[in-house]
Amino acid sequence: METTKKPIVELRSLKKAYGDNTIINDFNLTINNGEFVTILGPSGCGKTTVLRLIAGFEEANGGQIIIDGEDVTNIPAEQRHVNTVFQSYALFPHMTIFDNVAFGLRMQKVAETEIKTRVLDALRMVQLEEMADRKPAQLSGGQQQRIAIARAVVNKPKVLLLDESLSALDYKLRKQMQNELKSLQRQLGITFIFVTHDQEEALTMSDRIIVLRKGNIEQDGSPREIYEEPRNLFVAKFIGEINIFDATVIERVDEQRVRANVEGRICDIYVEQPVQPNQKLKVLLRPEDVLLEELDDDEHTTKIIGYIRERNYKGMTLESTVELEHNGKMVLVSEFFNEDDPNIDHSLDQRVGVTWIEKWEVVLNDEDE
Ligand SMILES: Nc1ncnc2c1ncn2[C@@H]1O[C@H](COP(=O)(O)OP(=O)(O)OP(=O)(O)O)[C@@H](O)[C@H]1O
Repeated sequence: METTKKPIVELRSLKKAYGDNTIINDFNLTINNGEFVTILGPSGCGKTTVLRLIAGFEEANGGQIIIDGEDVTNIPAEQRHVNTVFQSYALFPHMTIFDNVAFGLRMQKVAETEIKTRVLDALRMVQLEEMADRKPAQLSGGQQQRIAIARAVVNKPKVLLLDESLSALDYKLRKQMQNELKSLQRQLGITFIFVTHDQEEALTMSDRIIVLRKGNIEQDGSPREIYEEPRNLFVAKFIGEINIFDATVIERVDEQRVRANVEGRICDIYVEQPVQPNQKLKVLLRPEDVLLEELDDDEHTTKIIGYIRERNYKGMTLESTVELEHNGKMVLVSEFFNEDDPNIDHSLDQRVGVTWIEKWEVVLNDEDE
């Protein structure tokens, strides 16, 4: 579904502290209608706190929460048009699936005929209509998860909050649910705010990822931006595998390129920001952007030199660990597996040249931790 750029959740200068422990301070975030937004960050960074503030389970110590244009900062949870799916999705064990999903509507005294239609619609959406008469214990973990979502969606919330909702599932089911949740979200057009510490899950599911560290937004962007253009070393290291080469500026060659000493070799790197001679830089390279090249033994090259120490065949790719001659640093390399490629014959301990796909390096200042 097309996302209209209308803000649905606005957090303005939000503050939350537990005693002396400030979790977020001057926190600003706007989420647009229909977006699938993931809040991603390490344990304890404040993800759940942000979600609970939006839901109204926690009171803010300052700032404002606007939902669909209405200031709900001081409005109780049940009057906000949001619903939460928790990590433990706590279905009532003694009730049928139908009654579990109908529960909220019955509390609101919705007419039984309307309840029936809405519950069956919600169950159809998660493809579990035929389970209506069963008890939760008769469903698999994944099915219970879908019921929890049906139960949230039946209230027609404007925003659905999901807190680590897939973390209890096994790997295969989790993958399947990631796809299902994403297509469900598209189909419903409801804004999803998803919290996880799993970066792969965030990359797979989201339109937009908010990377949090200690209550601060380190980066806010599409999965691709976050992965390909991390703004700092924290984001780079938190999302996926990354190699970090140390570099020292020699001189600027032209508007784009800088000549630098990178891990003991002189080469040109693409640097957008202004730099000074002798300035220290970090050159970031994803394993799939690193290339290994054949070397003649006596070749004097500008390439960084390394030794292949490990090779693992992973089906689609061949993963290598290369030890740099210069300082023993280990570099991860991921190449597409192509039987006809002569480079595939690199044997263990072979001396190779380490380069990368031109312009794919991300260069940060040394202090951008
Ligand atoms: N009720 C509470 N009282 C005191 N401190 C709390 C309370 N709830 C959370 N905290 C603290 O607030 C900080 C942020 O917690 P929060 O649950 O938001 O983190 P999180 O990013 O969701 O972490 P996780 O991934 O481990 O769930 C933590 O340091 C936590 O100990």
